[in-house]
Amino acid sequence: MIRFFESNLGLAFRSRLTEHAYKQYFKDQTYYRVSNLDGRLANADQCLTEDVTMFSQSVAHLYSHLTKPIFDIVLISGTLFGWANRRGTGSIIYLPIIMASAVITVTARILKRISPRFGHMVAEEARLKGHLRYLHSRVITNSEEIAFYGGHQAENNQLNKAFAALKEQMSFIYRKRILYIMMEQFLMKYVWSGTGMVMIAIPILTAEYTSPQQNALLDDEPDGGVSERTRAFATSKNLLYSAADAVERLMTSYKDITELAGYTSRVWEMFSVFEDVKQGKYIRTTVSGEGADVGGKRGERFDTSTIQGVQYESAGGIHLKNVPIVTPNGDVVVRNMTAEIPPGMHLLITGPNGCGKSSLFRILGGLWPVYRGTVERPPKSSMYYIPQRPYMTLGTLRDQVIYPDTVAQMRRKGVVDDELAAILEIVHLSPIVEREGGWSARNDWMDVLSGGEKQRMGLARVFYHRPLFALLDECTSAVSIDVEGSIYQAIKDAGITLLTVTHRPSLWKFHTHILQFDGEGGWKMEQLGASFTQQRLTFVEEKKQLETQLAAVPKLRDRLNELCTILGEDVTQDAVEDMTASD
Ligand SMILES: Nc1ncnc2c1ncn2[C@@H]1O[C@H](COP(=O)(O)OP(=O)(O)OP(=O)(O)O)[C@@H](O)[C@H]1O
Repeated sequence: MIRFFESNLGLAFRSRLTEHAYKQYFKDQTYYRVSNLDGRLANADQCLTEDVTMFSQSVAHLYSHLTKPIFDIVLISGTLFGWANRRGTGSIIYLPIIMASAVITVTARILKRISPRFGHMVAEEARLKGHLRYLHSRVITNSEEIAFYGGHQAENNQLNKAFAALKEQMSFIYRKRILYIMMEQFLMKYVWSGTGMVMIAIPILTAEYTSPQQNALLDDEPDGGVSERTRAFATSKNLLYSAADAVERLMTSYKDITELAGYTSRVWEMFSVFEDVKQGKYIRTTVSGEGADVGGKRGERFDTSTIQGVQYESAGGIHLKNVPIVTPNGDVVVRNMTAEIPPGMHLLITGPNGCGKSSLFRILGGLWPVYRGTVERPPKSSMYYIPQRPYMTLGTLRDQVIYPDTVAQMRRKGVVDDELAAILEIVHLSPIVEREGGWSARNDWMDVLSGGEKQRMGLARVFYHRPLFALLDECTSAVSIDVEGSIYQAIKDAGITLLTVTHRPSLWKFHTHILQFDGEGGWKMEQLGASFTQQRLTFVEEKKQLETQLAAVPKLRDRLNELCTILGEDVTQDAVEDMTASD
């Protein structure tokens, strides 16, 4: 019973704590900041490690709990049989042994019959736990994408559903266990001890008996004080056993208390990280300290201890004033940016890798803090971001198109499946409805859809949500150029303003302006007219040609060396200089 109440109390406490933690975790994209900006708890959910630990603990527990009783049984049975044989009182000694064996066998049969299928139930519990951890790891891995999509509510709902199922299963097991434990304890405590009494009584009742009157005639103390000493010995022995038991309990409680302190510090750390993140304090464990040389290209550091920037929402466009782009590590990516992007200004964003293109979107999406300056932007519902890495949620095919909306929200907006079909038509994905078994088909869409299909599904979401601005971050790299072009045109026709990060010149024609980062902390923004586009295309063509020629240089050098060796001549001085320059 005590075990049952302990378990139930533990479950209830854990449920409350976990629910509270979930609420904190999903507040204002905290899950993104905790797993990406703050390194302290990023590795909290190591599913495999935990499973292996649990398994090892269970095996160790069983080992220590089975070996001693088995050893005791073997030893005691051996002693009893040996004793019976020596004394030759077989029938009297064997009777209790036969009784004990019979009672144990009957008890085992009863327990087996009334025992619920614990193995099956525990396996189901393990499956539900695994599913919950899987959902957690998905959130951790895709936290940036989810944060950009604003999918925290959808993910929270899924986690809560998985958690509720696990909680229900655990409560079910505990409910079943209470009846079983009651019966088990009744049989073992009362039936077994009752049988024990009978077993002890048999030799006493059947032994040769001398009456007290006969003994009184022999002496004043016929047993020479043996009974008094035996009583004192038995009392002291029982007291000593009880004291030893109490001290042992105290000592094991001390161990439990120190363990609890360890768990408490983990939970406390989790909540203090949530609190710090709420106040904009991030600690990145990979950074060695303020002003550390991180080997960055720009090498400039920003004091991230205070957030002085202002950001607010307005119905108009996007306006950045004196805003630096600073990574959570404090590296300055862009020193100072001022730009105005009204609706209808289709902006192409280019620059070398790591120059801050996606980081600009992180600032606009509210994922990274604005350390200085002012950011004015439309409400989050008016900006929809499609990340480089497509993210598919768990759920139906319909859920993929409307993400992060739920079906209830979709119905409230008055959208029906036919309209979703029309959207899939635009992104050239219509066949998948039939292929996957309809709108309500469930799958792990991350695995089921190809790279290009996932990217097109991401673009389909733009047509469902119809935002004012679509922030497209190299999200068409696996889509063919003609399909990509038709989708871009459709987005523009729908009155959505494009903010595109891309390296593909084929997309230039859909944009009116270009924002170019130089990778050294600088930037420039200009109009992208027809002549400008033409000129850039010529440059791109020339760049490609030069790259092809340069790539051939090592081969030419090898061939030249080969020819010199055949002819027994030296490489001419001019050629050496040319080769050195090319290196
Ligand atoms: N979560 C993060 N924490 C710390 N630094 C980051 C984080 N995310 C990005 N950075 C750094 O910020 C800089 C700019 O990254 P960003 O993703 O904006 O590059 P990008 O221009 O989009 O590059 P690409 O073309 O390769 O996608 C990089 O140096 C990167 O290492």
